[in-house]
Amino acid sequence: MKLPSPAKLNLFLHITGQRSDGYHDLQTLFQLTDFCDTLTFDINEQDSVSISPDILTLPTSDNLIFKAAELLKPYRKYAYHGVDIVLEKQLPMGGGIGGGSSNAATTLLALNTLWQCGLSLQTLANLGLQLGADVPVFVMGTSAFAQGVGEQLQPVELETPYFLIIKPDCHVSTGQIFTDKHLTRDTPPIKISHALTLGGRNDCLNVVIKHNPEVNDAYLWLKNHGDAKLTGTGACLFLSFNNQQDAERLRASTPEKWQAWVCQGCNLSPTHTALNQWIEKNKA
Ligand SMILES: C[C@](O)(CO)[C@H](O)COP(=O)(O)OP(=O)(O)OC[C@H]1O[C@@H](n2ccc(N)nc2=O)[C@H](O)[C@@H]1O
Ligand SMILES: Nc1ncnc2c1ncn2[C@@H]1O[C@H](COP(=O)(O)OP(=O)(O)OP(=O)(O)O)[C@@H](O)[C@H]1O
Repeated sequence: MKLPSPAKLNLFLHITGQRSDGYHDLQTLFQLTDFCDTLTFDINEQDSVSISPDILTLPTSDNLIFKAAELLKPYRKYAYHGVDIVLEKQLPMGGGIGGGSSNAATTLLALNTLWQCGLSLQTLANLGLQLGADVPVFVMGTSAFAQGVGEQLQPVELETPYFLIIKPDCHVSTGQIFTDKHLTRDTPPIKISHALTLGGRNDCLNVVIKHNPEVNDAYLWLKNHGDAKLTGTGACLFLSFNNQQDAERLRASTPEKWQAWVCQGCNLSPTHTALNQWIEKNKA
């Protein structure tokens, strides 16, 4: 089973409070995209989970793909079933586009089918939340208005523009941003109708820029070309376009020191589209 594993963009990100466990309450608009990693799953009968090729900076036991598979093991129909997974990585790691969370969600969705676990999407999303705040949106598989830490999801139909995504050459620590004492934590909650019509801002932007001059440079450059935004806690920034050519043109003139991609927003996750096709093809 070969499935895409998409990136998300936070069209805005408001921090509305902090919980007693230290986590922050958010309001955000998640836009799914067609910018994807690819994961291939091959069931084995040795009860083992392998991931290849190795990612040098990431031991297998820390890979969210491995953790997702381990989390699902108790629900397998046959206890001897394992899986060999091949990961073709395209999404930059630690970029605020949710690649790790997306890979975890894709693994939960694939193995729920291949291992015949029979869990509902909501149960998979609840399980996935243990792995990261962004896992549920990828499991549920639609663009969504999110509240809580990102697990209270209301599916939405968004426009599907093209995006230029750029990645300054630095790694932003999500933990560091959320512990900065200057972070805005008291943005008044808005209603979904406001979110969909007027949007909002990214409350993390100023703190991210303060800690990461490379993000500041890239932000200033992108801002010259339109309404530049930060996704999640960065480091990626993005700009939307009505047509692909304009996005490609700006990508071609992006300074070489920054990675740059063009993709399109989508309302249904490419993972779900491909999984549904696989299920249809393998019926009976
Ligand atoms: C900022 C977003 O990208 C928005 O989509 C996500 O909320 C971040 O999700 P994530 O990368 O999956 O984050 P996690 O791995 O769950 O959390 C990393 C660290 O960020 C802080 N954190 C994260 C999410 C949140 N709502 N409040 C927090 O305070 C916590 O210190 C946590 O230890
Ligand atoms: N399969 C994976 N792919 C990418 N990163 C992974 C994976 N498994 C674990 N990680 C770890 O998770 C960290 C965050 O990765 P990810 O790509 O999800 O970051 P992100 O895009 O900033 O996510 P978010 O928007 O959720 O904060 C990485 O730095 C890496 O150490």
